[in-house]
This record gives sequence, C-alpha cells and structure tokens, in this order.
Amino acid sequence: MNERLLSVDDLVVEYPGKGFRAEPFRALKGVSIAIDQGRTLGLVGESGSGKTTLGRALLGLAPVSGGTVTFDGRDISHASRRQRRELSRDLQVVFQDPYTSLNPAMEVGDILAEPLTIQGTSATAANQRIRELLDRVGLPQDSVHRRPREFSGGQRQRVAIARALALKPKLIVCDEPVSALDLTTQARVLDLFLEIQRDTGVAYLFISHDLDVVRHISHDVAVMYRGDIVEQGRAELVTRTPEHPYTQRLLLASPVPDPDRQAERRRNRRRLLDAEAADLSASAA
Ligand SMILES: Nc1ncnc2c1ncn2[C@@H]1O[C@H](COP(=O)(O)OP(=O)(O)OP(=O)(O)O)[C@@H](O)[C@H]1O
Repeated sequence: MNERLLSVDDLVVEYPGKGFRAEPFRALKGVSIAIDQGRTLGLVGESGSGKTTLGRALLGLAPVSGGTVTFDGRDISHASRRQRRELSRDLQVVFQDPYTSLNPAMEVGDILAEPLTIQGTSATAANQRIRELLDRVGLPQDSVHRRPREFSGGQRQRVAIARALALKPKLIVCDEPVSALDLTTQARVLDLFLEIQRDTGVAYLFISHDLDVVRHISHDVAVMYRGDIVEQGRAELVTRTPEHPYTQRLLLASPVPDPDRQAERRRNRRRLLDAEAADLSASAA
C-alpha cells in the first residue's frame, strides 16, 4: 500500500490588503490535496489561480490562515523557523528561474555544499556527495569551479535540481521548473526528474501551467481555478477526459506537437463550441 507523505486539508491563504481599509485577498479558498511517497502530483491552472501560493504555503512562505498541512505525519502548518530548518532535509524546492534562484557570485561547488554544511555534513562527506550529485544530474565534475552564468539555462536547472537533492529529500516542490527552457531542453530535464524519482523514491508537487508537461511527469493531477481545486484524479483521466469545463478549456488551449492528437483536439474544440452554441440558443429560447 502507498504511504501518505503529504496531506493538505482545507488550506486557506490570505494576503494582507494593500492601502487604507483594503480587504485581505483570499488566494487559497480551502484547498485539499494529498501526495503519497514516491509519487507526483501535477498542479495545473492558469496564471493567478494560486499554484505558487500553494507551493509556498508548504514551504512556510505564504500566510496560512486556515486548514492544515501534514507532512510525514507532522502538522507543519505553523512550523517555527527552527522546525523549518529541520524540515528542509526532507522538503525542498526547485524554482522556475535558475537565473535568479542560484547565487551568481558562488561557484557551483559552494552552491551544492551549502545545504550539506548547514546540516553539519563534514567537508569530506560533502565533497563525496557533490561528486555523486553532479553525476546524478549529468553535469561534468569540473562544474564545481564554475559559476552559474557559465552554464546554459538547462544546465543551471540541473544545478538547482542537484542542490535540491543534496539532503535526499522526501518531497520536492517544483514550481514551473521547465517553463523557462526551450522544448528540447524541457524534455531532457523532465526525463531527469523521472529518472531521479525512479532511483530515489522522491515525491514531487509539480506546478505548471502546461497540461502536456504535467501529463508527462505526473501520476495524479489537480486543477486549480481561482484559489480552488476544481478537479483532481489520475493524470491520464484528468488530462484526456476532463470533467470540469475549466479543465476542458485548459486542455484545448495547450499546444500539441502530435498531428493525430492535434486533429482530435480540433474535433473536441468544435464539439465544445457547438455545445456552447446549443446552450446559448436554448437559454435564449
Ligand atoms: N505576496 C502577495 N501579496 C498579495 N497578493 C499576492 C501575493 N502573491 C500572490 N498574490 C495573488 O494571489 C493570487 C495567486 O497568485 P499565485 O502566484 O499563487 O498564482 P499562480 O497560479 O502561481 O500564477 P502564475 O502561474 O502566474 O505564477 C494572484 O491573484 C496574485 O496576484
């Protein structure tokens, strides 16, 4: 049986309002998701739907005003700074933009050593681990003496992934980690995420606005719309035969390289438009 790693129950996040008498803005309106060990939940939704807010709430970076986050059996909804430091062994993050998420002044060896030394790893053990990590993400060993700007976007994302893996986490929040990359590089980095999961059993919360990317990487998919989850289930089902009208629109909006699937999409789009036209004329009648 799969073991539950993360449960988010009825989570509410409110950002403070700006200006005099401004109302707080409710970015998450009672969101519930779950991830089992070694599995991937894809989180899709249009810009502003609350995906990043949910990822940040798990990391203690968004103001939780209701609900609970249970990780590895512990309620971490309001974890203290010290508890967060301990949690960072098991809960890591890879951001969208490897240009801003890696310190440009540091050599890659130091970037990878940082999480290890913070957790008290000895210099010898850290060097050994850094060699393993570079191999794992497919970067040459001499990368340790280079700075982020000397790498391509895809290679920088590999550095960011290696850093996230350094402490052998149980869950990585991946916030649009391939969106800044060209299509070929995207495919390679997605394959790397899959290989790493096969080898290490890490789980991912994989945030993306791209349904095709999410279908490729996820076991399950949750669809966000205006701070709510409107649909969730097995990736195949949600991405091929979505039930919620918003997911249907998202599916029809995403580009497909395969001509057969493109033709199928065109037919589905036609059907949806016809159904909408029929609805409109029925309500007008
Ligand atoms: N720090 C903040 N203060 C106030 N409002 C915020 C803050 N961060 C996000 N929001 C608002 O919360 C809503 C959800 O934003 P969020 O970034 O989580 O969406 P998203 O689905 O990740 O979008 P994108 O794909 O564009 O990153 C948006 O309306 C956004 O403007």
